[in-house]
Amino acid sequence: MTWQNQTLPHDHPPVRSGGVGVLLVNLGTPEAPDPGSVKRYLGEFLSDRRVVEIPQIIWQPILRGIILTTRPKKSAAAYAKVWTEEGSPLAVITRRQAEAMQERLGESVRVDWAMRYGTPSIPNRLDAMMAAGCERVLLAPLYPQYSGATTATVVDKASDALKAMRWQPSLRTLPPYHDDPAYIDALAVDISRQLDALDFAPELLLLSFHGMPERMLHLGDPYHCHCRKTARLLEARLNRPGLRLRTTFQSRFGRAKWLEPATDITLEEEARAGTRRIAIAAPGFSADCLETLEELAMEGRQQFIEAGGEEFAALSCLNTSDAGLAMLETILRRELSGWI
Ligand SMILES: C=CC1=C(C)c2cc3[nH]c(cc4nc(cc5[nH]c(cc1n2)c(C)c5CCC(=O)O)C(CCC(=O)O)=C4C)c(C)c3C=C
Ligand SMILES: [Fe+2]
Ligand SMILES: [Fe+2]
Repeated sequence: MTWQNQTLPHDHPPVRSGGVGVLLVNLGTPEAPDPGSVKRYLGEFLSDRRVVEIPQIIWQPILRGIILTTRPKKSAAAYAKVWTEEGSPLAVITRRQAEAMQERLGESVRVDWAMRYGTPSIPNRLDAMMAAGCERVLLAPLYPQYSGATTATVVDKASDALKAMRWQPSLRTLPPYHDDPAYIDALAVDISRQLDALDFAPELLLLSFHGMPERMLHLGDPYHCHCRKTARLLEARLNRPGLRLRTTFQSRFGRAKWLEPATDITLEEEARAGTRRIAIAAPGFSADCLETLEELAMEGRQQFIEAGGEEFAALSCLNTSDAGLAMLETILRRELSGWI
């Protein structure tokens, strides 16, 4: 009998196996495309002090009294347009990415996924990982560009869960990968493949990143710089001299000044200025979601065509493309080095 399976003289927790876990995390999404579910989701998301940096005493009455009484109905209608039989695209794609990483990384690692807001929650999946014997966890926020409003909130949430644990796992976090050659290459390969398959030749490729209040940039958030660097490296790597590229920021929310130029305004301005054929990619999103499938592919198309544009194509995110999965495997393996 080894020391490990002797009967212990006290109530002993199960001995863990020293396993390694990888937790892929994305933003979060409602449970269903109905106003009640969207209200619950937005209530949690928009109460995060890192997302809306207005003192809570001022913000909560605005959020509860105005935003959560009006926006959920409109947002639910938008979600309904992109919802699939398996659920919200963001959740479905993130789950598939986790399944594919489990396949690629093999049995020595347990791969799981979570949503920062809503379900499956980070504490719930960390508990499940630990119950399954993971003593080491790589926390992987799937945001290529770092922001306090996205990446940092994932680490906050995991840290809160760890605070309540007597026996914590060791934690590593995936660094931002906005300028990683593996990421830039994956984007270039996947975007080129999609451009080559179009039945028209775009004059302009718009790279649309999610926006944020400009104030966050002035307070030192690197997100804007990371987006610009991704765009610059991607343009060089794409190397399509006949194609003009522009970077824009989408999804303006609230009254504050957001990063510019805005995607919707640019689409209209370009059409009015005579651009007829356009393609749009969203390199900052690891998975297609409401912001790409509805705001860009549906609303964006309408804005461009109504302003005089003729051909419009919204390209897919990396999702579970070969290039995207190979890139994820590369950056995860690098961070797992010494653990597996
Ligand atoms: C990719 C990076 C993202 C940043 C940066 C970001 C910042 C940010 N977002 C809001 C407000 C909303 N965002 C919403 C949806 C949404 N946002 C991201 C990513 C980033 N957000 C994703 C992937 C999604 C899609 C979720 C999905 O379910 O598909 C929404 C909800 C939708 C709506 O009602 O329009 C809001 C609201 C703020 C204020 C912010 C500030 C830094
Ligand atoms: Fe957002
Ligand atoms: Fe949006």
